[in-house]
Amino acid sequence: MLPRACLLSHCHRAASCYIKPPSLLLLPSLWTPLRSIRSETSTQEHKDSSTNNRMPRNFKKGKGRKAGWDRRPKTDYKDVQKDNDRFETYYRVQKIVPDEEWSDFMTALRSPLPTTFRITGTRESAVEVRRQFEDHYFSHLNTVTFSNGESVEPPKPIRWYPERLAWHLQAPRQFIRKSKELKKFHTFLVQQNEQGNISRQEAVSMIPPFLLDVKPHHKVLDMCAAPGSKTAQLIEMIHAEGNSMPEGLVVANDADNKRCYMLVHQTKRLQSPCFMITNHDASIFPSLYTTAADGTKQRLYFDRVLADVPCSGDGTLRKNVTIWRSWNPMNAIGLHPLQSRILERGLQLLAVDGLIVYSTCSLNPIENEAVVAHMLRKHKGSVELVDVSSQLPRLRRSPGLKTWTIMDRSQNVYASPEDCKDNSKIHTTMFPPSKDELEWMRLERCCRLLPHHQDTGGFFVAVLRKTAPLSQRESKDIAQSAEAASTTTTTANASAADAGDADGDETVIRPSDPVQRSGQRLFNEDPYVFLVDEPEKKNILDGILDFYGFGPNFPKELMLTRSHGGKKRNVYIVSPLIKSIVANNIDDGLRVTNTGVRVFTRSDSKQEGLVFRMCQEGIDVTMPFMQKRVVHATAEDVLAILHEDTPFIDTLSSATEKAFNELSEGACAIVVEKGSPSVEKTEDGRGFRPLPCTVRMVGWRGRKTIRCLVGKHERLHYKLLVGAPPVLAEADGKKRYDNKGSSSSSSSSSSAKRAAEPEQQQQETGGDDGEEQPRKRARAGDDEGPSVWTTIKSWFGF
Ligand SMILES: C[S@@+](CC[C@H](N)C(=O)[O-])C[C@H]1O[C@@H](n2cnc3c(N)ncnc32)[C@H](O)[C@@H]1O
Repeated sequence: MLPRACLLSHCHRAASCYIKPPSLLLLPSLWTPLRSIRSETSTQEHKDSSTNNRMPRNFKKGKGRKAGWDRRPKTDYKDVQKDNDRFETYYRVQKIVPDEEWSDFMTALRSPLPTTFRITGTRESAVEVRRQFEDHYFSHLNTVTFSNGESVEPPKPIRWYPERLAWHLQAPRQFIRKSKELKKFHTFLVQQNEQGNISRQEAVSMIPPFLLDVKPHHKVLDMCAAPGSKTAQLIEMIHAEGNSMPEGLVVANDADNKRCYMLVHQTKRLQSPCFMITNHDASIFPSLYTTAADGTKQRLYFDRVLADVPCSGDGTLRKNVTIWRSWNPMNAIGLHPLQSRILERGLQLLAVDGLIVYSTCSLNPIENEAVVAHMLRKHKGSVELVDVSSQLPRLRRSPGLKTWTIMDRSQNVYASPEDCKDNSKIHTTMFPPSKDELEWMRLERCCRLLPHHQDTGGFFVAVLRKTAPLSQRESKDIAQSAEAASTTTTTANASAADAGDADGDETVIRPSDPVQRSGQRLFNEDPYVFLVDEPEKKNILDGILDFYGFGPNFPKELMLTRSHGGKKRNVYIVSPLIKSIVANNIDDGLRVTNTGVRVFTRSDSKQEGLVFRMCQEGIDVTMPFMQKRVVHATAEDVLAILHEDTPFIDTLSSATEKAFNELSEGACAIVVEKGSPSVEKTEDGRGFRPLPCTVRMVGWRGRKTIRCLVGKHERLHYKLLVGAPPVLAEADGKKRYDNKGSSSSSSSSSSAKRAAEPEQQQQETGGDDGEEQPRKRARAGDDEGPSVWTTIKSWFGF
């Protein structure tokens, strides 16, 4: 061990270590992630039926302000001295930045992080939302100059992100409050976040899903997924081809039960039947089984695995300024063993030829190259680093380090593995590879993202391919080392690891192992019951199948509820693969926090056949199978229904009116097909732009009216898709939009009256107010028409 005197600087300002002792790090229920956004405190839960889940009672849903856009950092930037001599000494020694770039690097770290966001949703819809934003909003924004001469450029697309679907605003949150124009933009961001059109995400955090190269048939595991920004990208990728039930799946896992509910919230708008949230320690994530076509039980291996592991997070210094105070090299040293075990488990769960992305928001080689090198060494011949230099070509990155220096809190240097005996926290696996090893490891294929290169946070990412099964010997080693870890720490971590897999080449960990059950008291989810397995509930199934005309192709065996017996309130649907996982693993203790999309919910109507109504979140899955109760409408009819809430049927276009008149009362699907005219005029003003994607929404046909059964945020989203540009509320709050996205000053009194009626009454009476005269609307551009349409026209400038 070398004394600290050999180093560049020797300031020893006390730094508070914010890593829990290793024994606690291993116990999921006690682990407070270093990179956590916010941990919920209450263990009380209530049911959120729309997401098939229980949510912690104090969980903040939906609101952009609460969901992160407007959350002020707990510590004000001004209060924190952005200096840490240990940090500078350490990273100068590591040479993560060339000397000539050092001052740029430090300047970037000391400046606040810009605002970045991603336009979310499946590709077709995201591209349309982006077009609307660009045409109607971004293009009108100007550079803002403050009184002190500083200026902020309008938002710009992130140059390396495909299809201009991610954006960058130079102004950090504090700046936004300084200008009226920026406040307005902030309001826009909050509103769009609420509507699910955008998601705030650090630019560098968007990289790992891209490098995973996910295809719709892939089985994907996100090992440490909460709060879920990368999970959302992964789900979008398996649905990229527009299929509502692709062959693949995404399993998003997190060890923290409460953070699993963040995942529920984050992925809510995507509503994928191929998605499951689990709650396990990733380093002992259970081996999963499915049923093969021949009926035999088989082990599930994932095609893609994301190991975005817990880390010391010093790449987030620009955002989490308190790290300036607490940073010290032991943070990384404490995390290296857990990170290695998570990566190793990921490799075990990966199919041969599959890819695993290992990423951290730490700059530290002990958490990065050392973990990767450890796995390459241990599984030589089975794992290789992938060259990703041709992917995301406009993304600037630094190659992985080939050597690094191990240092403790007092800046003593550990020069060789023999020095480990001086400090039990330093492991031999942390040391850089030998010359020979460097030849074949190709550590330069790792990527480090430096803050001053693209005005981002710091980040590390490496892509590994499994080229052959991990050998039997190595699997045993894993089990033994996991067992050793469990005995050297107070937790019984991974003691259940069992190297005796039938295949003989992978470690099997069962969800029912005693270790996995240790946190069970925190896990109390409702059961998953498939309707076809409950003969006494056959009437529910038959009623639904008959009312909506589901043909023989409809996969009724995939429908489930969340209770045994009793009155079922909601019916969900999952993909065949998810069903197979539920069926084969739940009884063995797999902790599924959430899965399935709600497709039907119990209606209050007493009328025969109306007991279960369709739900908007499941319409993309159910509608293609429906042979009854589908109405094809025009975009302007759909806009009127979304806006007016319960328009009279006779105010809609003649064809739509006819279609509704042929329908009995009850829930129905209203569809406008891709390619049909939207409500937005073409540039030459002669026609209407074609709809970029099919829009489907759930309505309720009353006696004389149509009621829109779409949530308030989704309404604004669908309005955008049918061609109505985004409407921005005033930042000063004077002009507010009501639940239906309509200006409170302009919503018609009849609609307000109807909206105030209870659903039951509206369903039974159709919500009609007794008007007898036909109320035909004029086509957009015509001068005559009822008041609602006139209002819509004036809003959108037709
Ligand atoms: C860096 S964050 C993940 C961020 C996430 N991938 C995203 O993009 O939103 C690390 C996460 O790992 C979780 N975590 C910590 N220890 C874990 C373990 N042993 N197994 C699984 N998850 C763990 C934390 O709860 C935290 O949510």
